[in-house]
Amino acid sequence: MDRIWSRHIYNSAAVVPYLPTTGSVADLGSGAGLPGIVVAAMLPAVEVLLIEPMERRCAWLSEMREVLELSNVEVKRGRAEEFHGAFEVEAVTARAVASLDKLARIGLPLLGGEGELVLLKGRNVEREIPAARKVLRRLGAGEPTVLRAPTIPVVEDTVVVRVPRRGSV
Ligand SMILES: C[S@@+](CC[C@H](N)C(=O)[O-])C[C@H]1O[C@@H](n2cnc3c(N)ncnc32)[C@H](O)[C@@H]1O
Repeated sequence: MDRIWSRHIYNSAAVVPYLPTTGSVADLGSGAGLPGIVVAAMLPAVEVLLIEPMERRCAWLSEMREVLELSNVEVKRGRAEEFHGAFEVEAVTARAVASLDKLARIGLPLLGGEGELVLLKGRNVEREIPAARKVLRRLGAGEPTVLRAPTIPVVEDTVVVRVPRRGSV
């Protein structure tokens, strides 16, 4: 149980300070609900769209929505790219889903103009930046910022990468 809290739940909570407190957020590849369910519980005024292609995982996410009484959660079954053009959100989160260049390709088109990707990544994310930069330039996005994000004092920091939808001209 301790590891579930420190490795997964507190780790997921590290994105919350970088998210809007109203509007909507899409969590790509939510899986068991990380970080999406944690975000929804911590930001009750934000509509959280959990995007997940696998049926069994979507059933779990819908069950968690009911059990935890998270009326601000909507489960969307499908791959992120299937929702391009269907809606726009203020921020996109993802954890353990894909490399930075792929996350940029599938996540940026879901953002409105001032939105940003707020990604939980591993310590080696700097290595993914050169490949991602080409995609970011092509899509008109801004420079990625890599942050060491604290969670709570006894739990190790984690890495959050922020990418603004629009680059400066
Ligand atoms: C390794 S799991 C991580 C789950 C969760 N985010 C976590 O941190 O525990 C990756 C998830 O991404 C989903 N996935 C893979 N490609 C995707 C895509 N193109 N769009 C949305 N979800 C995707 C998979 O179905 C899987 O549930």
